[in-house]
Amino acid sequence: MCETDVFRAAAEAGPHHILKMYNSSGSVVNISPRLEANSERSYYRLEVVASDLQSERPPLSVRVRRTHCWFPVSTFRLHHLESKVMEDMGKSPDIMCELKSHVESFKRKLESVEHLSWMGLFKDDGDQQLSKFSPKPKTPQLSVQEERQQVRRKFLNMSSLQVTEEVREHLKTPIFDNWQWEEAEMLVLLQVMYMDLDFLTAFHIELEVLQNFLFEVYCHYNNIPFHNFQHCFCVTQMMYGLIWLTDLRNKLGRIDLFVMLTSALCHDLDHPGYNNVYQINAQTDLALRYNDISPLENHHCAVAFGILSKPECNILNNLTCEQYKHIRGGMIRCILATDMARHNEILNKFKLIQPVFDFTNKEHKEVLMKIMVKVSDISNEARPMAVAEPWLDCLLQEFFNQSDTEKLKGLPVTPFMDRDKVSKPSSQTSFIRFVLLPLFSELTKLFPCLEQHILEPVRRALKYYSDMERASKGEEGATKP
Ligand SMILES: Nc1nc2c(ncn2[C@@H]2O[C@@H]3COP(=O)(O)O[C@H]3[C@H]2O)c(=O)[nH]1
Ligand SMILES: [Zn+2]
Repeated sequence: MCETDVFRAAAEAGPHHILKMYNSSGSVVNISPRLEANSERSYYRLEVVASDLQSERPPLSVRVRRTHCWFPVSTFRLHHLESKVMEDMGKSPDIMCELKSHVESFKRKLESVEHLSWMGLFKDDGDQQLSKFSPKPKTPQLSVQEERQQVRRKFLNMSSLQVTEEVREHLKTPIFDNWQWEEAEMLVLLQVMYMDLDFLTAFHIELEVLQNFLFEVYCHYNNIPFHNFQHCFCVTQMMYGLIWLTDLRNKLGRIDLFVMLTSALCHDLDHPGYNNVYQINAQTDLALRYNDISPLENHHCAVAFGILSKPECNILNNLTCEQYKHIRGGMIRCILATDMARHNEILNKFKLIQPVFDFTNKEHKEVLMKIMVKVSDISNEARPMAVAEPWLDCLLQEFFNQSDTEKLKGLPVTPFMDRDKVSKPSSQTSFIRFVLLPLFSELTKLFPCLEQHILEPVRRALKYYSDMERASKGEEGATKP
């Protein structure tokens, strides 16, 4: 494809479509004058990831990512092209006018943040193709308030766009790469999840109320290394994926699916970045308020219902009393179940009922719902390595932050958070062996189809970190005199 084709393609897409551009290894690239030069071998490709609901004309082509177009970047610089247009204007006005209009149209796209920021996924060819995105730094010049308002504006602007079928399908899998999406985009995807599970119709939720609710949830996650809005998104997306993969839509009532998804969304609201042990040892306000009983989880849940108490955010507003009680009770149970101090208690209950599991048994269903939220909560290692590994870095950052504070304040130091005692591989091999594998295997017994989706990647991760641990021990041994 020559360069004009690309401009033409972008211009033809019109303002109603959101485009992303990828390099030949599948990573998203920003369309900017600093774009690296490429060749026919290392092509770029443009892809439509979402379209305006009102747009009549189909975008580029729905399968545009299969149209591998490459274009020389030296001529991809708009100012250069523009000056060329001006220079050549007199010679062949028709072609140049057409070109100029393409440039103008494309420039509008470049200038609108949303178009640039929609970064892609479609990493269905295995780990190799996954780009190593890591947590993005915040825009330093904006205050928290301004940043939130910007996210809100972007979210509302994008919320009427028709997210493509491919994105929707990808959203249902554990290989979804959260690092490629920014906050406003995640809010759109969360909205898609609520819509695609038919919650709006089933529970008479107005779209505007759902949007206000999702935005408030976003505002109530703190800017901390791990327990932030991205974590909330990942847990909710994993829950959404599990619901589809296990066909739970045909096994549980819609109201229970609603409880599970909303619990996942709210399960770490206003997490301060210091765990329950710290809260109790430091005698924080939360520990005092909740008498040392799961202070964080009680708080997350209370914040969730605080948000829901605002009429403009109350997605439970049009429910019957009975439905409201069911949802509130379910959410409280599911969110409180995420306290890892209760891990064995809940897993053992599930182990007992799993062989005779009955989807019509209320008690069985309640345990399963807790297990599903717990699995989603600690499911990073079920994701491709390139997605999971940055999460471990974030977690260790939060752990080390806590243990440093504990040392400073003279509080007992939590051993698995101590930077002098744990390393990346040691932390992960233990966690996978003693927590993830036992939990994930038990759920896989009930849903054998999950073997490939959550168990196999976790086994691969165990091998990866065991190798890393051996290698680092070998190095240690080699450097010892
Ligand atoms: N070592 C390790 N711990 C994890 C991982 N994912 C979750 N956890 C822990 O599991 C806990 C689940 O509840 P929290 O969110 O309180 O804190 C989480 C972490 O302490 C992981 O990938 N590795
Ligand atoms: Zn969590």
